[in-house]
Amino acid sequence: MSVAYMTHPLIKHKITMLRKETTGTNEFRKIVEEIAILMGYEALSDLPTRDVLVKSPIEESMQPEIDGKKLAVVPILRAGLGMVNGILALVPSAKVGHIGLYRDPETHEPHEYYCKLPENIDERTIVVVDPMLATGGSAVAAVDFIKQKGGRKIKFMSIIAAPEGVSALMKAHPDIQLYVGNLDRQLNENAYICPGLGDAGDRIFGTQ
Ligand SMILES: O=P(O)(O)OC[C@H]1O[C@H](OP(=O)(O)OP(=O)(O)O)[C@H](O)[C@@H]1O
Ligand SMILES: O=c1cc[nH]c(=O)[nH]1
Ligand SMILES: [Mg+2]
Repeated sequence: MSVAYMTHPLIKHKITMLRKETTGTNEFRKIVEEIAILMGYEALSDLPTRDVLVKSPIEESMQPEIDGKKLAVVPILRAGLGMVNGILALVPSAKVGHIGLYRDPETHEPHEYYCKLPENIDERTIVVVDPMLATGGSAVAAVDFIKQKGGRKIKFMSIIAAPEGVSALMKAHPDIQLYVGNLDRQLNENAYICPGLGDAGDRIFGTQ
């Protein structure tokens, strides 16, 4: 598995804004979307293109366009929803799948409650989005589901990751590409990322 750690100062600045406990729901949601655009720009740099005939006011020529019909964005509910519009801003024709997972508060094990993926998933580049990669349990389970349904070309984008989550995902799925906005220090005893930003789902949706 390849892991790309983001270095762009705009991404770092926006992640710092997310961390602040004074950042409210509305602002938090907007910044998550902005980071998804910036990370998506990087993660989609190898998207396949096809040549199409274009007539400019001067002449006709063959020019590249994104083979957008081949892209699927798959958020891990709930928090991953916050990143979807960022990817759609870059590739509006992408299809969107959903995987519903929540972590058991005691065991920290992921539990599935929903899975719906676009058709022809085996032919698509799939971008799985979830702002937080903590133990890696949710990410590993999500990629397991996608592979069971035939998905093969998988990219995973997380805004903040713990070293434990990166290791777990690399071990379980060495064939995927991982994009990380910032690698934080460690997990605490409740499997929250330190320093992290708290519970991303709660901060995006204003729940407790
Ligand atoms: O790497 P892990 O240890 O599995 O933790 C990461 C998961 O935890 C959070 O979801 P949560 O269970 O809080 O659900 P939510 O998005 O509905 O709040 C987060 O959005 C990830 O999906
Ligand atoms: O720190 C963490 C860990 C898991 N999920 C979150 O939303 N935050
Ligand atoms: Mg949550």
